[in-house]
Amino acid sequence: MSCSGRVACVTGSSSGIGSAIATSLALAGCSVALAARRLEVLEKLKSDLVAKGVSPDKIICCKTDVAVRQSVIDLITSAESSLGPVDILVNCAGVMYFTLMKNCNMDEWDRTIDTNIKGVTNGFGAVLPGFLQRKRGHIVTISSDAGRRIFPSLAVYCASKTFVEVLSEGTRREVVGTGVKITTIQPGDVGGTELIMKNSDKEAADKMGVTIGAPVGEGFNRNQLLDTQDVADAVIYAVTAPPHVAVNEILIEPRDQE
Ligand SMILES: NC(=O)C1=CN([C@@H]2O[C@H](COP(=O)(O)OP(=O)(O)OC[C@H]3O[C@@H](n4cnc5c(N)ncnc54)[C@H](OP(=O)(O)O)[C@@H]3O)[C@@H](O)[C@H]2O)C=CC1
Ligand SMILES: CC(=O)[C@H](N)C(=O)O
Repeated sequence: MSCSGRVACVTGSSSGIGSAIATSLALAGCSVALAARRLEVLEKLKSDLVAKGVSPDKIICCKTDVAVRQSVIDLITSAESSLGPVDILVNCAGVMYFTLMKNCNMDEWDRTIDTNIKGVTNGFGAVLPGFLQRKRGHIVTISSDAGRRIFPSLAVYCASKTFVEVLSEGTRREVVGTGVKITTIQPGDVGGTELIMKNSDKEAADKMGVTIGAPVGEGFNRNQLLDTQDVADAVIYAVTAPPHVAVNEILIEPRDQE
């Protein structure tokens, strides 16, 4: 199933994995709504895509806070009025904080729940009615291998990714037969992203051997890290599968990750 002529919305496209996914979808022929809170970074990505030959009419930039339900509804409304009915929603926006439960960094717990859980339910709620009415549509959520197993110092994050796995599979089973597809992508460590830069629990960071302020994967060797493009390729595989094929989940880890 080609990307050409389809409309995609990608949350978290100002950075890391979301930026790579939005780029791959646009280069494959989708019209793309770029969504995140940092509008100026989205505008820069749009210019980069235009420089690569993508028509400016096929990309819009939407300042979006996924934690706010109305903001996600506004994203879908803007995408549909500028680009046409949305075919693909990629829920990629997310945060991750290494933190020990005993240190009670409750603001970080709240941000994780608001972004990784409510941000995804807000996405589902914004597109599902239209998808069901049109009998087509694909929700792809960037979960994590942390949605399948529990990592130390990441209790709240792992819980949030387990939530999106259960939400996705529960929804998938409900919508079987409607034409709507639901996929989770479960990456292991992906290098060079901003995901852990804002960590503040030094005790947890030290325990995990992570430097506060550094991108994911500092000090890892080549076979211990995925590239953002590897995850984007998995998304393209899922959304271009033939109509009768459902790619329900993809676990993708670096070769040498334990
Ligand atoms: N890097 C990794 O090793 C892995 C990452 N993942 C998952 O991939 C996803 C992307 O992470 P990654 O690219 O690494 O991290 P980055 O920190 O580089 O990107 C996170 C993105 O999420 C956006 N974002 C954060 N909060 C909000 C919000 N409230 N509303 C809208 N956008 C928001 C940020 O944009 P802005 O600040 O402009 O709003 C940014 O574009 C996350 O869901 C993460 O859990 C999964 C497995 C491995
Ligand atoms: C649990 C992990 O560290 C995973 N690589 C992720 O960033 O989600």
